[in-house]
Amino acid sequence: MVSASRATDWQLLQQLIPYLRPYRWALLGSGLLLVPLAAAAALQPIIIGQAIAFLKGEESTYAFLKPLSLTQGIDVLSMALLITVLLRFTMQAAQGYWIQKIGQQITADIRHDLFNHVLRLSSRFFDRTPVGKLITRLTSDVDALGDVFATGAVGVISDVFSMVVVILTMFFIDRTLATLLLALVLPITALIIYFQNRYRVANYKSREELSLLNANLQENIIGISVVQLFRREAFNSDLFRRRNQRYVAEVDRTIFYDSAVSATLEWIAFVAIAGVLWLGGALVEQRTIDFGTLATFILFSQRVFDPLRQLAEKFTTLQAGLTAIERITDLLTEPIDIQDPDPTVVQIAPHSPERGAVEFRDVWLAYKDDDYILQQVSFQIAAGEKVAIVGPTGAGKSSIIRLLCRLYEPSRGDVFVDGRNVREFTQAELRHHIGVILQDSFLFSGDVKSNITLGDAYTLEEIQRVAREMNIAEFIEQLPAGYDTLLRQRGTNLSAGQRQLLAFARVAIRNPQILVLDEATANLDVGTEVMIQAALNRLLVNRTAIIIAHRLATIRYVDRILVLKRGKLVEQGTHTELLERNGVYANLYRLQALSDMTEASA
Ligand SMILES: Nc1ncnc2c1ncn2[C@@H]1O[C@H](COP(=O)(O)OP(=O)(O)OP(=O)(O)O)[C@@H](O)[C@H]1O
Repeated sequence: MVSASRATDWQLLQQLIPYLRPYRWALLGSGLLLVPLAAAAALQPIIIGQAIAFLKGEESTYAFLKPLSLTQGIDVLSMALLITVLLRFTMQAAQGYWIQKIGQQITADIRHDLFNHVLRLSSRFFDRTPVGKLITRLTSDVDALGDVFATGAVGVISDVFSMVVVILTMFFIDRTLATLLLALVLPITALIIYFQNRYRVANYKSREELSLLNANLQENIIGISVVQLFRREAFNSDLFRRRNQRYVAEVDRTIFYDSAVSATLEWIAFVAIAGVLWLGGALVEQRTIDFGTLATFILFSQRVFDPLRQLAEKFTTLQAGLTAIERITDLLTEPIDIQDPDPTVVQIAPHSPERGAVEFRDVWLAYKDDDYILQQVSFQIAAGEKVAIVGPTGAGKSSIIRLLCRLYEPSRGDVFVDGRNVREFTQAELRHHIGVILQDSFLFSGDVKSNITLGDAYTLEEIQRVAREMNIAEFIEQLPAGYDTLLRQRGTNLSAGQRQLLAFARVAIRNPQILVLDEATANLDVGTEVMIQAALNRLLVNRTAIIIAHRLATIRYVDRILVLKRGKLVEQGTHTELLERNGVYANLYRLQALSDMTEASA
C-alpha cells in the first residue's frame, strides 16, 4: 500500500512546523511582503484598464483621475504602472532570496536530525533495511525537499495569496464577470488537485524504485570483488537493467500527470479570455460596463490563472517535496528500540566499582518471529574469570555477545552485568564496561591515531603507551607517517591482520572491565598471534574475558568453557573436565586435533 494515502498534504506539512519555528521571524517578514506584492499584482490590470478607458475617451471610474487631461492621465497611469512593476520586482527578489536561504538551512537541519536518528536505530532496523535505501533517504529525498525552496516552488504560497486578492478585487469591480471567472477557477482547481494526488502516488512509487535501485548499486560496489571473481558482471547487469526499467516506468507515470496539469492550464486560460470577451462584450454593448473594465477583466482572466500556472510549473518539485517529507518522516519516526533507561523510573545505581561479573538468566532470542536461535541460556561468569564460548557454526555464540552489549534485546529472560540488568545501564555506560574485538574490525577514513581514540580525548602519549603494551608500536611506527598515517575508507590500505592490531589498541586504551574477543585472532598469522597473545595475557589480568574461538587449541587454558549447540548451552567446564565428559566438546576437539594432524603430515 502506498503511503501517499496515509497522510494528507496538510498533515505532512505539519511535520515541518518544528523545523520552521527557529526561523519564524524571518518567515513572518517574508510573509508580510506578500501584501504589497499581491496588491501590486491586482492593481496592474486596473491601471491598464484605466489607461485604455482614457484612450477611448471614457469617463474614469476614479474621482482623482476625472479632472486630468488625456496626456496627464496617461502620464500618471504609466508612472503608477512603473511603480507597481518596480515594487513587484524588488520585493519578489528579496522574498525569493530570503526564502531560499531559510529553506537551505531547514533542509540542513532535517538532514542532521535524520543522521542522528539513524545512528541511534537498533541493529534490528539495519538488518531489515538495505544501506542503499537509507542513503537515498538521507541524500536524494532530503535534496528533493531542498529543491522546493531552491527552485522557488515555495513561492506558490504567495501565488495563491495573490489569487485570493485578485478574486476579491474582481468582485469589487464587477460581480458578473468575476462570477464567470470564479466559475472557471473552481473546477479547474479541483482538477489540478486530482492530478496532483495521482502524481504523488506515482512519485512515491518512483522514489521507492529509486531506493531499490540504489540498494542494488551499493550492494554491487561493496561486493565488487565477489562480483568480479565469480564473473557475476553480466548477471548483475541484467538484474540492474530490469530494476532500472521498473524505475523508468514509474517515472513515466509521473511525467504523464505533470503534462496533464500543464495542458489543462494552457487550455483553460484561453477559455477564460473567450468567456470574458463573450459576456463582457455583451455587457459593453448594453453599456453595463465600460470598455476599460472589459480590458481590466481580460487581464484578470490571465492573472487569476497565473498562480495555478505557476503551480503547474513548480508542481513536480512541490509534489516531490511532499513525497520527500513523507519518506523522511517515515524514517524520523522509526522507533528507537533500544533506549537508555528513564532516570525518573529506573534508579541509576551510584557508580559502583566495576567488577565485570556477567549473568545470563533464562535467555531466549529470536531474530524473527518465533524462530529462537538461543533457548533457555543461563550461565554466570564471575568477575575476572576467563570464559570461552565454543560450538559449531551458527550455534549462537556471537548472538550471546550482541545481547551482552545490548545491540539486541532478549526475546525472553535477562542479562546482568555486575548484578544489574543491562537495560538499567545507559548504553554509553554499558559499552564503556565492555570492550569487543570482532574478527573483522571496521576502520574509519582518518589517521591511525583517530582510529584508536575514536573521538575520545586521549593524548598521543597514552596512545603510544597502549600501542607499546599491545606490542604494536613497532608496526604503527613502520607505517609511512606513523600515527598520522591516513587510512582509506574501511582501512583498505591495511591488511586484515593490521586492521585487527589497531582494533586491539582501540579497545585496550578504553580499559574496559569485560573483554570480548569474537574470533579476534583468526585473521592473524601465527607469529603475530603469539605476539598479541602475550599482550593480551597482560591485558586480561584482573579483567573478565569472554572468548569465542573456533580453533579450540587457543582456548585450552581458560577457566571455563561454555559449549553451545543449536542455541542451547549443552556443556560447561574446564578443558580437562569436558574431555573427560566425552560429549560435544570432546567430539569437536578430537575432530580438530585430527584435522590438525592431517594438515601437519600433509
Ligand atoms: N541479524 C540476524 N538476523 C537473522 N538471523 C540471524 C542474524 N544474526 C544471526 N542470525 C542467525 O542466528 C544464528 C546464530 O548466529 P550467530 O552469529 O550467533 O552464530 P555463531 O555461533 O556466532 O556462528 P559462527 O561460529 O559462524 O560465527 C544463525 O543461524 C544465524 O543464521
